[in-house]
Amino acid sequence: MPSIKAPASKQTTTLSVVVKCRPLTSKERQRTRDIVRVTNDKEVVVLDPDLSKDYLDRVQNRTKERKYFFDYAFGPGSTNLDVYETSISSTIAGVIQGLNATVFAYGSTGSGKTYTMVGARDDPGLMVLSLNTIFDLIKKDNSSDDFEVTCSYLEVYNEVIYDLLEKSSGHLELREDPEQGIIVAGLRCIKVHSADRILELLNLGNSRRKTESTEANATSSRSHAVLEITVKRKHRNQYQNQVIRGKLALVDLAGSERASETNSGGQKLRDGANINRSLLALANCINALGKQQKKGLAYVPYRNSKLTRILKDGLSGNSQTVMIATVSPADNQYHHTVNTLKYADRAKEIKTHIQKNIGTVDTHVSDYQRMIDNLQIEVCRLRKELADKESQLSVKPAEKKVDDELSWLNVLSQQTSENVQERINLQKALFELEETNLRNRIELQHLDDAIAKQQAIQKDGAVVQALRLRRQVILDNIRDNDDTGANYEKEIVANENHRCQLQDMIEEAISNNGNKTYLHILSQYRLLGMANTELQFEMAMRDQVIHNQREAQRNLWNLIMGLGLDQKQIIETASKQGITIEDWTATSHRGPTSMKQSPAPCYGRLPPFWSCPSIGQLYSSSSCVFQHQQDFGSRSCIKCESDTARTVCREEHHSSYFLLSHDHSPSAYLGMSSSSEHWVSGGRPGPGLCTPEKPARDVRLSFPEMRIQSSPTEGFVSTSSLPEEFGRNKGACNTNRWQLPELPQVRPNTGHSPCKDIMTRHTGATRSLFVNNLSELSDTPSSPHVFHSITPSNCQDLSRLLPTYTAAGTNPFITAMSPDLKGHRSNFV
Ligand SMILES: Nc1ncnc2c1ncn2[C@@H]1O[C@H](COP(=O)(O)OP(=O)(O)OP(=O)(O)O)[C@@H](O)[C@H]1O
Repeated sequence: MPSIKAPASKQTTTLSVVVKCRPLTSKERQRTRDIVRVTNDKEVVVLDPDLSKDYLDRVQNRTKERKYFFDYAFGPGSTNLDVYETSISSTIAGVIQGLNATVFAYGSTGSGKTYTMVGARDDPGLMVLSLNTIFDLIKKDNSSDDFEVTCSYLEVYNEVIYDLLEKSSGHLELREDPEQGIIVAGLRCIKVHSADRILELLNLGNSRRKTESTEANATSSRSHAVLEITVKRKHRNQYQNQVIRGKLALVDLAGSERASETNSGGQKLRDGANINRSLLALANCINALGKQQKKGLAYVPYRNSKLTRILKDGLSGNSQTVMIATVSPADNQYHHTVNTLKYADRAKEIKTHIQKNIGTVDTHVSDYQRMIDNLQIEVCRLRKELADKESQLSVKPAEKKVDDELSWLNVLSQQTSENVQERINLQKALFELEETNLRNRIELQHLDDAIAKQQAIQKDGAVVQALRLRRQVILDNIRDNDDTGANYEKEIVANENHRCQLQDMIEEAISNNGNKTYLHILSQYRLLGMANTELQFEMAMRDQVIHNQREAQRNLWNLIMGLGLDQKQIIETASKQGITIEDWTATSHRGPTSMKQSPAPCYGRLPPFWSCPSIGQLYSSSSCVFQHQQDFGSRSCIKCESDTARTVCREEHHSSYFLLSHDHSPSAYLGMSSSSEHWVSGGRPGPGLCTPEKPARDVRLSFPEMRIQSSPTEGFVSTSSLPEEFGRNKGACNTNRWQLPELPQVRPNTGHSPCKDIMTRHTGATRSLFVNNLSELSDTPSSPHVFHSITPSNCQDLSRLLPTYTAAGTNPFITAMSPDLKGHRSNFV
């Protein structure tokens, strides 16, 4: 089944950057000078704070005067309402139409972020004004739609997330949801019916926010605060209940500062370090995103802080985003002002992709959600019980020693969970980085193709030069990303060492101490078990969502096929609508119908599609699914006899990624045949594992975690529903089979090149095959290659080149990837 990209309603837009310069405070007026000029509604000039610079310095450009241009610029005389009406209100209006919006204030300590976002009694801030707009628009809406507005308010303080709407909030964790992106698990969402109620909650939350008096600001915010308003709009059409969901995130960041300027020490200094860490991470993301628009695909390090993970959608995803850069006009703030403006200038390059969030009410998902909520309540209850028990213990002086042990164990368990969290983050970061480089390599391939084509018609013209330049940029990016990846790998090794140390300490504690310690560990274990179950449910929910999306896509596809159009017509119609159909070749000859047509499986060295001339055959394999299994990566290999090729295979499941290696080891073939023994009860096709010499056997016998996830037709378009001209080639190839790397021993995840890897991802979703890097196929078929993604345009080259390869005895490798992971497909366009 081809994946279909979002229709034309998806719009790419650039982040809108607004600069706001506050007035000098009365205190500042006595000892500083105003050096910021907002010369018109877009231009900001920062004068050189050094008045002594003479005329010569100025003309010779030795002055520190700087000039910037933004979408909007506001001087000290402007109110929050001016800023709102000119630059924000239209963005907010989109929220009740199902669009996402993010507004965040960025600037140094005391530059006016909180004043801009929250405001004062006589000058209400952007949070207040936005909420009023939302409720006004809902009131004025004369459709029969139902609206539901919910609100949450959180802060990120010292890299820990707290719920500002909870009196004594515990630490909250971030989760990744395939539908909603990053979410904060356990965050309270309160239904609200008026702007006044949200303002009440906002005031309550603000009173709980961590603020301190620093040298730079008497009420300096020490945390990053995110107010999120969700507007759910339900309307009925004749087919189903449709839900449109718009989300508005309003973010007041903590101020960046230098310790020397704030004159702080101890806790304040630590706060400052964490604030700066988050802001540094944000600045790095802005840098990378700004660079990404100019260069190839640079890696964006969202994972480096909680703040950047929360803001991820607002920075590059489905959100219309406004950055308000606040600056102080004081001459002693020159460096901060210029720094802020520099980042704001870079942020102008950032692009986001907005699209309406339309969904249907899904009972399964809401069931899972309810279960997760219940589990979360259970986890909170257990945590509280544990805390109560500990406080009871601490009042008995005779048990002082045990108390010490318990608190020591608490520290240890805290460290253990931080260690695990860090490892998950590092591994995910590494994974994302490799994905980025994979995209870079695909672009490289397209560039190589384009260069070759250009050279064929005109020798080294300007177009070729431009393409070569772009190629170099992509190569630079790949190198940068590889360096970053190497650093992540080192950090993973350090993290693993730390984990071993912690494990030793826990084991020692268990063997040295009495019952209490043991019981304590048991209760901690139970707690972790609950959290684990919760995660399992989350995964199940994610799978459910993915399944639903695939189902919807398949139905849509069947509908298109039923119209009786030919491939060309469909592609043309789709492109008129702005829809891109990827992997057209994956559409045909799949499913039980085509498999049943196969008289006998063919077990040649290459997967069958190599020998199938029609495009429609190219993806004829691939619907084997690996179920999630925690210890999958360490399982024994599937043994097989042939193939001396070197393969490296990376396994992913849930949060862990393993690199699996097979040096000069035989590889296995995974075949799916129609013979009856490969069909499990209920009519599902089963995977058969075979080598050229050995007959197929059911893989599930060796791998109980391996299964066919889908129904007989899942992921397929029945051949009977396909028009003949869609490349159906009866009898050309009669089995669905592909080369599977031998499942192997685990080895450290170091020094591999994704381009030469076979990456097998266990995601609980259907596998598919992609072929690329045709350029590498060219003249030297001496080393093994890996290919990702086949397109109609390149498969002809492929069939032309393959005989050379086969003759040279070199077999290309196929990357098997999950096409159903959110965003995967789009990476291969
Ligand atoms: N537009 C404005 N008009 C009048 N006063 C302002 C304006 N903007 C900011 N101020 C004043 O400047 C001071 C610092 O502002 P604010 O607390 O909003 O800064 P901040 O950037 O949020 O600082 P921090 O990062 O330390 O929290 C406050 O006294 C505030 O009242």
